[in-house]
Amino acid sequence: MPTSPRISFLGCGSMNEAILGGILAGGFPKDRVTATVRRAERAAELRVRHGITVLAGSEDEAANRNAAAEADVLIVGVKPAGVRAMLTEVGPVLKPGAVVVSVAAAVPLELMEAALPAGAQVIRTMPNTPAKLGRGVTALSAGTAAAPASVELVRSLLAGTGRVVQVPEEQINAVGSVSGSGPAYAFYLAEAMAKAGAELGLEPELAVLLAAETLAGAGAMLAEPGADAAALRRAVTSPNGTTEAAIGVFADRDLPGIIAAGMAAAAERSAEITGELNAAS
Ligand SMILES: NC(=O)C1=CN([C@@H]2O[C@H](COP(=O)(O)OP(=O)(O)OC[C@H]3O[C@@H](n4cnc5c(N)ncnc54)[C@H](OP(=O)(O)O)[C@@H]3O)[C@@H](O)[C@H]2O)C=CC1
Ligand SMILES: O=C(O)[C@@H]1CCC=N1
Repeated sequence: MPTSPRISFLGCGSMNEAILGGILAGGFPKDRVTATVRRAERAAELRVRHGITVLAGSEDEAANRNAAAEADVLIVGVKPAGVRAMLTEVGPVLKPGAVVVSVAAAVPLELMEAALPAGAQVIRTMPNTPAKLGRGVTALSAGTAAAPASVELVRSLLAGTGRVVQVPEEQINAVGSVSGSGPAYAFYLAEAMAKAGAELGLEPELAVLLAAETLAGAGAMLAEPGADAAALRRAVTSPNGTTEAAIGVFADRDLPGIIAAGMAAAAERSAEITGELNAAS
């Protein structure tokens, strides 16, 4: 059997830890994975939780370079404003043939390529945190020097985190608005439903349970092959019944329009952050 590639997670917060969890749960060997963070306490937490090597910048100023130098695949998971500095730091030590993957919103392939040595293989992704459970969806766009075999390698690694789709880079901001930020919309709905349930007289803990289980159950139904959200909704909505009364209020107040406006704001914010990053170069 061929040896697994070495993966280094450069920055390991909410998003990269979710990807790490999904990849390890899929059976990827722990001894082929290194992660870096800034804080020693976060490094200790990740070591205990995942049993991998974690290097903390606060303890070793060469942490990122050491992790990068051994990696076949690097997954950069710092905030957008930190990506250029990270790539500038690790670029000189990359192994020949290494693939640099970014999960950062708003950081263009062009910026990544400019920060790395000429010819570096880069891939920009937009994942989401259900990756932790193998239920994520990741969109990726490949840079100009990324070989098809490298794209396939990254796709196969990310398969442990859920679905993987390839899109033109100009669609990544829209993807982020739907699936990158999307889990937060679902959690927001759960919060709102729980609050409203309590206002209708339920014990707050019971309202939280009902809202969470309902969204989880509905999500599981949506994940079934051939599921159709509108058909599933109609199956709950009896003519002149209670659900119809609720949906009628949502429609009258243009909930779809409110959601569309929020998602447009997310995409616009991505473009704005890209502008800020380009202006800072
Ligand atoms: N959260 C999400 O749902 C999604 C996030 N993304 C993208 O993922 C990226 C990370 O976001 P998120 O995970 O939420 O952020 P977090 O703040 O949770 O994680 C950032 C991580 O980067 C580490 N870090 C920062 N600077 C350095 C450095 N110089 N060297 C090593 N480690 C460093 C932090 O370490 P420490 O903890 O020690 O400070 C932390 O582990 C962003 O670019 C975001 O756009 C994309 C899709 C979804
Ligand atoms: O909020 C953000 O900027 C990141 C990108 C998508 C989800 N979280």
